[in-house]
This record gives sequence, C-alpha cells and structure tokens, in this order.
Amino acid sequence: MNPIFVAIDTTDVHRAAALARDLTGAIGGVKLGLEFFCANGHEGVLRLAERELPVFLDLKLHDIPNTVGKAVRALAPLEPAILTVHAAGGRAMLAAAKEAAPAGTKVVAVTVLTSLDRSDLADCGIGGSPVEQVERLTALAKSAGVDGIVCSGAEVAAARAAWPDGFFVVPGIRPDGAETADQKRVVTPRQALDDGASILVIGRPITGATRPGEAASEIAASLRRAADQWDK
Ligand SMILES: O=c1ccn([C@@H]2O[C@H](COP(=O)(O)O)[C@@H](O)[C@H]2O)c(=O)[nH]1
Repeated sequence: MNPIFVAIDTTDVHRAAALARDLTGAIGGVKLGLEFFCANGHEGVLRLAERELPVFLDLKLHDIPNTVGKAVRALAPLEPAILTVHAAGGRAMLAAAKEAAPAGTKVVAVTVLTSLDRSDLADCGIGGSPVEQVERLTALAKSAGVDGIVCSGAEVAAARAAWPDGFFVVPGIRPDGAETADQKRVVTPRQALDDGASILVIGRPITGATRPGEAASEIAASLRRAADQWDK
C-alpha cells in the first residue's frame, strides 16, 4: 500500500474533489480534517469517497466517553478507514470510541500534536519532553484497545518499539528544504517510514505545490526503496 495520505485542508469541496482526482494513483488515501468537515459535513465526505481512495477522518474527538461514543456512532455510515480521537481524553473515552467504531475503521489516538514542542507542553502543565509524553500516551492507547497512535516522526521509533504491531500515523512530514510553517516536530518522508510509520500524512508540501500530482509522485518515488514496509 502507498503510505501517503494527503491532508486535503480546504473548505471548498470542489477544490478537494479536484485534488483527489489529480492525486489518484500517486497517493494511498485522503485525509479530511476539521476544516473540511465543518464546512461540508457528511455529504462532503461522501463526495470525496466517490474516488474510491481510503478516507481518513481526522476529527480528533475529545470529550466525555458517552459523547465520543455517540459521535463515533454518528460517523459510522461514512465508514472511514481511519478515525482520530485525542489520547488525552483518557482510557474510558478511547475504549468507547473503539467500541462504537465500525469493524473496518482503525481508531487512532493523537498523542502530542506535531505543532507543539517542549515549551508548549510546559505551558499546558506537562513536564518533560514530547517523546516522554508520547511514550506515556502510547502505553495508554495500547492498553485501552485502540488500533494505534498519531505522533511525529521524532517519536515513532520509540512508539514502534513499545507497540510492534500498532498502527502509526505520522504527520509533520517535510521533504528536505520544505517550509515547516506551524509544524515544530518535522521529519522527512523517508525518515518517518524508516523509523516505523505505517502511514504518512502530508498536506501543504503536496497541496501547496504548483503541480500537486508531481509533488506527490516525487515523494512516492523517494519512498519506493522502502516499499517492503508499506504493508505494516
Ligand atoms: O499532530 C498532528 C495531528 C494531525 N495533524 C494534521 O496533519 C495535517 C498536516 O498538514 P501539513 O500541511 O503537512 O502540515 C493537517 O491536516 C493537520 O491537521 C498534524 O499536523 N499534526
């Protein structure tokens, strides 16, 4: 499987559909997040699903267990391949999300957002480094019964060591020389895959390129030598 999931971050369903069409063949799936979902809802997701690429719904649910369980149930008709919740919602919330998800949906827990560094964690009252916090939340996610986690490429090797058969989603991907923008913990696509990522979430380096299809194909080519890892 091609591990590249493109983050289609736009409110414009026509632009999103055009991007998915142009990128089909060069990517493994599309990731739709809050921006797209708040503007287009279920109908927009179903429109993108027409391209028959796996859909990753990145809604990062975070609430009490009852509310998250019911929200996941309400999303079930969309049959997302992957759905995110926040690990910080706690064990019962993670278990409720997994229990409510359709059998074919991987529920993955966001550990530490890739836009945060150690000082941002300290601002939230969390001591220690991002890797320490990722390790803590990976253990929680694993014991709560979800399918995997979201972390940056800087922590994925440590997380994979702790959970060899977990499903690891890595955003904050930047080819050499690409602008980091609001991302603080970034690695290259190749590095993330070599260190144990299951899939790579890549947005602006592809969607902001003059020719998104070429940008995606170049990244896919840079990963091909690691093709034996694509089935993890
Ligand atoms: O920790 C996280 C979790 C999710 N994301 C999402 O991934 C993409 C990244 O987009 P880029 O344009 O490649 O920066 C975006 O949709 C985020 O919501 C993340 O970046 N970090």
